[in-house]
Amino acid sequence: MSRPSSLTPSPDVEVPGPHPSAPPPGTELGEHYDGCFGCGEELENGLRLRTRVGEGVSVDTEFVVGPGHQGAPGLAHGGLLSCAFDEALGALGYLLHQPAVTARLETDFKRPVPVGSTLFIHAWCTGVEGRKIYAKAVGRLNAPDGPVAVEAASLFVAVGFEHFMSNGRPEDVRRAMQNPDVVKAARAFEVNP
Ligand SMILES: CCCCC/C=C\C/C=C\C/C=C\C/C=C\CCCC(=O)SCCNC(=O)CCNC(=O)[C@H](O)C(C)(C)COP(=O)(O)OP(=O)(O)OC[C@H]1O[C@@H](n2cnc3c(N)ncnc32)[C@H](O)[C@@H]1OP(=O)(O)O
Repeated sequence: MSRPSSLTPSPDVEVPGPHPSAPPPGTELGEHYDGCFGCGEELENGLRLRTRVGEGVSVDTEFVVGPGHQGAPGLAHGGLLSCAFDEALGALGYLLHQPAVTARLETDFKRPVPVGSTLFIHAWCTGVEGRKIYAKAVGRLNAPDGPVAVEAASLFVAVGFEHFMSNGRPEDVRRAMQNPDVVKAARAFEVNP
């Protein structure tokens, strides 16, 4: 089936503000699931990304690039950089109080990202049209105002919590739902897991 490929919403699209119960700017979001490759705090060689709420519907995510993240010697793997952006962009769903999944993700690699550097990712929502959530992100090297290394644009599609419950491998879903932090993440969206 062919799909529209644009990652830019219509010009007259609504750019939403944060949901009234969204956490305030400066809040650290923490992991949304301990098995998440992007944010799981204890996951060996996971990206262990840390995300803070920004102004409006935006977040700031830090990716400390380690030796386990290499593609070429001493350089970050592009797919893992895309993963970091997916995670940062996905976290915007917290501020909209809307579970959503990545439908399209486009990443532009502008500069190499060496091991030992920190990528400062700023992601923001550019519009919501029905279930479609558009967002962009920029990643800067070693400082929030450092040189731009990576840019990304994405389309997330809003889903109900049952998307995760019915599509995930049952044993992982069962285990996740025994974790109070996951239940808390689900409740943060005001849904009944
Ligand atoms: C139980 C334990 C749970 C633990 C989790 C706890 C909390 C979780 C909650 C939040 C997580 C918080 C932070 C998240 C941080 C990072 C997350 C990383 C995110 C991911 O890593 S997530 C994995 C990768 N992701 C997928 O696994 C998606 C697979 N996929 C599908 O599941 C379907 O494909 C879906 C649902 C996308 C759509 O399916 P669907 O049937 O519901 O809807 P439909 O197809 O009608 O699309 C509706 C409108 O979107 C347009 N549209 C759709 N796809 C498009 C495309 N590719 N390009 C352009 N437009 C597209 C259509 O054209 C239509 O547009 P229009 O309305 O204008 O007609």
